[in-house]
Amino acid sequence: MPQTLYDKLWDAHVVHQGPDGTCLLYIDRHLVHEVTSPQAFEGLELAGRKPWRISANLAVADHNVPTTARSEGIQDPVSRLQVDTLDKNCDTWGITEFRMNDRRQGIVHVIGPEQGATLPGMTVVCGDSHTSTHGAMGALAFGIGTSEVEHVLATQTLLMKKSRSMLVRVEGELPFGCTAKDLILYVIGRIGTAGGTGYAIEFGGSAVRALSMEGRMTVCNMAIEAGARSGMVAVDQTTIDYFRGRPYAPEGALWDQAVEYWRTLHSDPDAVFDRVVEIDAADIEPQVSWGTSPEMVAAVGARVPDPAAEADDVRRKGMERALQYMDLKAGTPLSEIAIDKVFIGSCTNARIEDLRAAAAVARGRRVASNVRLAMVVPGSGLVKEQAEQEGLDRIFLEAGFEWREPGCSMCLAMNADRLEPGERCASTSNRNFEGRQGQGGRTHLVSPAMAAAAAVAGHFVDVRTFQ
Ligand SMILES: CC(C)[C@H](C(=O)O)[C@@H](O)C(=O)O
Ligand code: SF4
Repeated sequence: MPQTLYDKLWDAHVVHQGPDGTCLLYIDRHLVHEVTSPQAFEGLELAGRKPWRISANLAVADHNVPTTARSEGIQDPVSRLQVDTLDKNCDTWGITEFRMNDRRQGIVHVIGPEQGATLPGMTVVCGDSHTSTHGAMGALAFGIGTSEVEHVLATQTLLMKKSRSMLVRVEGELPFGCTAKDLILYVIGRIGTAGGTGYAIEFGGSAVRALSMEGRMTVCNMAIEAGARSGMVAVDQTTIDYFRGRPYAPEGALWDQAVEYWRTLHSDPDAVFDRVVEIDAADIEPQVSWGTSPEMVAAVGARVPDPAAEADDVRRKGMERALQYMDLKAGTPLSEIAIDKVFIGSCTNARIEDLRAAAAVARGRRVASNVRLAMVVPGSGLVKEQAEQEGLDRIFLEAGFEWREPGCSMCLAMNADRLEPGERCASTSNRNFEGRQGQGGRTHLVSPAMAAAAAVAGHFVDVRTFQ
């Protein structure tokens, strides 16, 4: 029987199947960060257990690390305690950790693929919803809660029921000026933030196949914003080329064996999905979110929608509330919305290609005078080094951007980087919920190039016509 990629990945990891279909699934890679692991380690110790397979774990502190003056340590006591606790737990159990001042440190979803610690065919989990990112390499990757983190530490397995399968097929060529970020924002605008609930989404079609690995990661990163715990993309030559030579990738004969297996990691031609969504790439334009949910998004040339035109009661009330929180009026052209801050970073868009795209727009220009802070936060120390070798830091600094140390930063404001109440931000991150980037802060989700263009213009602007 023809199988989907999801079927193949699932079947390859079933240890035991119960009569009601619940499966015990083997977990190949467990990524650990400081926010969701402390109680899990504590629970283990209380139960007198220990981590079962040390080498399957890779830890990094990312949410609470400062992006400036790292040599001075962490000032905030709550953040410091979380990071210290991770360090201590990793020391106790001998778990590999990239510490705050390690050059390989970075956002967990950036460093996993970068190191080849997450590979095609793996089951990948982390106590973090954006673990879906790692599905980009043809892996089954999903976020888990703290009690599941403890379960994985103790047993290297998880009890799970299989999701339904969805194919989001994007055919055609992404138009000029449109990126993976615009693609996924457009998809979420179409299917909604609950569109993928209960499904594992495979992204396919010629537009997805044409994306780089980094672009595919951007897309899968936001599968969770479409309601799906996992997003994935079939393995192809792009995938294989990406992993060759990565520190944790297999070598020699093992590499050849791995590649042979990885080449089977795609849905069979006649595989049947529970739901198929067809998207024409030609319909995609640079996107800007206007509300407090990633589905509240539109093309940059559009206007803030009018709740009065919405027939559905619940949706209308949601829109009204969002416009009130965002302090926006229906009918305002998105390109007339002025911004206070710009954040280029996060596990969605802080890889080298993202920084190159933003720098290409910033080159030779200046951040507008009404923009109080424009910051670039690389996804990892290695991304930062690469960018500096290419001179991207100079481009940003000369344009008036700040160039920071890697971490989650203003994606969710667990460190010192945040919006003040009422501030409006063009952000390359993945969530625009109320207060996400700081209490009372207003977030607009965009691509890196669109964020850089907004920084220079002082308001949103269509990057395709930006002079
Ligand atoms: C802190 C963590 C649990 C959380 C997540 O699960 O995604 C965070 O990374 C986020 O992006 O909101
Ligand atoms: S960068 Fe943002 S979305 Fe990604 S793991 Fe950190 S907080 Fe979560």
